[in-house]
Amino acid sequence: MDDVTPTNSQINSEVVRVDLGSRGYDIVIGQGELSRLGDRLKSITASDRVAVVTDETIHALHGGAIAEALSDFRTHMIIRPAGEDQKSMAGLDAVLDSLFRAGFDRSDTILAFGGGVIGDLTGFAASVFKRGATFVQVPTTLLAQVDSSVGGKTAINNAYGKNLVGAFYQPRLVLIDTNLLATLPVRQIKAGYAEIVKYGLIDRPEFFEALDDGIGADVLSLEPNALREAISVSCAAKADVVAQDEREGGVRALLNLGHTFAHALELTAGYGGALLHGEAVSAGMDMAFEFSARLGLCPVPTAKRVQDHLSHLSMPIRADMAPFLTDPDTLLSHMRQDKKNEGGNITLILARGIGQSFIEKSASEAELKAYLKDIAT
Ligand SMILES: NC(=O)c1ccc[n+]([C@@H]2O[C@H](COP(=O)([O-])OP(=O)(O)OC[C@H]3O[C@@H](n4cnc5c(N)ncnc54)[C@H](O)[C@@H]3O)[C@@H](O)[C@H]2O)c1
Ligand SMILES: O=C(O)C(=O)C[C@@H](O)[C@H](O)[C@H](O)COP(=O)(O)O
Ligand SMILES: [Zn+2]
Repeated sequence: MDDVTPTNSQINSEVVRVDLGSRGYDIVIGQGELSRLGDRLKSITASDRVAVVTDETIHALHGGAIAEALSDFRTHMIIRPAGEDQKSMAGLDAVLDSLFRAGFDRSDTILAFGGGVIGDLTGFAASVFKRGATFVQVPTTLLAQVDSSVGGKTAINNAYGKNLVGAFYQPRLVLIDTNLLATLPVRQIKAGYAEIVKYGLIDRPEFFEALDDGIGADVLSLEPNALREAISVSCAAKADVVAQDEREGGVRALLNLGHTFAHALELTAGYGGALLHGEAVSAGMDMAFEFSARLGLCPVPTAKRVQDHLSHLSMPIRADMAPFLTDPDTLLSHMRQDKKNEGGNITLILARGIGQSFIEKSASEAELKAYLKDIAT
């Protein structure tokens, strides 16, 4: 059989810069890009030690490829079980413990090889390990390639909600190899698509139109051109917002479209896999548009169009969340813990139209409660 591994010169890489001055970094996107990881690492660090944090599923599928890519380095593998419940104190402790036992220094590299769970957990571990070690992201899910590997939000969950314990800690490099997505289950591809369409709904109406015109369906079937376009538009959109507002003092909150609802649904569902983050975000965006229309901020047909786009692609909408919408009071109390809130008011990202989202810093709790009651099952 012919060897189809691309040589370095065959890889057609694209680079998106996250412009954060001395903390700025490249997002490198390409098919087969993993084979260049070693060279790229050598350009950002003098250390030859790398701790690779991954999960059992990814290790079984792609452990050989990352080991080969890092063959010039002394590599220490930290392999965690898969799943959101790894974003916990226990998960953090396990990663830190392994780094200490292996004798890592903060000048060594801690590399997240996985989806958003591994990325958020590893990034947080890197931020606190000896007050901060070199951190690199090699995302392996669509969601991580279009969103979680970029921008430096790292966190674990606790009993009060999602991502409530964490830090802003930027990676030094994000390396995206779209070939890694070939093994990703359809449910996870759809979860990633939610964060892609989010950028269109926030402030890129032309991107939403293109997705709605068929690119969205192509992305879901991993058609290479559509996939690459969606990943690079998403990374560029996120890099632009992060460069303006790294620590979410303002405009970055828009990236949370649908997330106040989503995080409350996820906490209600528990972190055991019944509801994925991207599934909750898909339904949460439907709810944000539905609630905006209910308040008279957004035309009803526009909210319906968003819902139709999602339904047409078999993405979750509010109606699919019935099992998690039974208790409006508890959902509201989860929403009161959201990190965007200020002065006791609930902050929500609402929309006046597609690509016209905005930050509402004092959403009416009475209206929100009435909405949650009306949709309760
Ligand atoms: N930091 C941020 O900015 C940010 C942004 C969005 C989401 N998030 C967080 O990301 C998390 C969700 O991330 P996710 O959707 O990537 O989920 P995940 O990390 O749980 O990965 C999903 C599943 O896919 C498997 N998997 C990963 N790569 C694979 C591959 N190439 N082939 C086959 N299986 C593979 C994993 O083992 C896992 O079971 C949530 O915790 C969410 O809060 C963070
Ligand atoms: O990067 C951001 O900013 C985002 O809001 C991206 C979200 O998709 C992501 O889920 C993020 O982790 C949510 O952040 P949080 O601050 O609400 O925990
Ligand atoms: Zn998200």
